[in-house]
Amino acid sequence: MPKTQPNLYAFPGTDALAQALRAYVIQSQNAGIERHGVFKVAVSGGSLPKTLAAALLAPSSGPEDTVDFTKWEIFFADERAVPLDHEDSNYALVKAELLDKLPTDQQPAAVHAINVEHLGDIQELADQYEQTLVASFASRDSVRLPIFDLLLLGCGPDGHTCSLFPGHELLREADAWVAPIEDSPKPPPKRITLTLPVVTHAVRVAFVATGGGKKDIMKQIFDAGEGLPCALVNEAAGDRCSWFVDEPAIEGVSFPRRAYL
Ligand SMILES: O=C1O[C@H](COP(=O)(O)O)[C@@H](O)[C@H](O)[C@H]1O
Repeated sequence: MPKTQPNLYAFPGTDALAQALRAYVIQSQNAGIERHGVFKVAVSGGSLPKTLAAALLAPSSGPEDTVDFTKWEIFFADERAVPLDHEDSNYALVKAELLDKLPTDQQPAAVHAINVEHLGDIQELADQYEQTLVASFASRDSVRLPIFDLLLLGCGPDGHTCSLFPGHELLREADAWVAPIEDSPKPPPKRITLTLPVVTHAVRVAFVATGGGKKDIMKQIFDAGEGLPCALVNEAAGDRCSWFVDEPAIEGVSFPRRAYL
């Protein structure tokens, strides 16, 4: 069977991007709720939470356009080994940008932060987070890999995603669902991350990349691209993977864009 290609959706600016991202997330949410009564979604840090908040906190235009956070089970695609109120914490960022702005009757069913008791031992931190996934997705004996309804990812200027960095041995991790990294080239060095098999096994994977600072790496990912973590996700997830980008981020990229309908 021929391999499918990722969907590349480009928008003139972040307002139009956020509008389309909202529709896509709501569609993923509704499919998840229909399948198993909840929406299991993993989010990233970096620039993503701001755009995500712009998408999700916008007023609803009708019943079809409803974000039901009470059915959301939120995980972190990667997390830095820092306290939950630290400026480097992905949890703190998502909380400040999105969760703190939700009305009391729209609090998520669950928000799975790391267990900070294990900050001093990142293997244990990763193992404990994996146990959180096991508890939510059923035991490791019964499922080979957890299947998220949606992963919301960023793309670093070096082509990293989650805390999976170019050329790092973690890209070859085939067994763990969650892995520690203690030599992240981007500070802080100690982190945990979902592994590549878990990322590419999701029902849907969405990347959000904005701004001219991303255009060189986007050319490498889409036009040259083998080996970079984001390109590996594209390759394995094919058309289950969608990119929401603004025009400056893909200036000079020749990979065909799709219209978001
Ligand atoms: O370190 C990280 O960086 C990536 C990309 O961040 P961005 O600011 O370039 O969008 C992010 O997706 C990841 O969660 C974070 O830990």
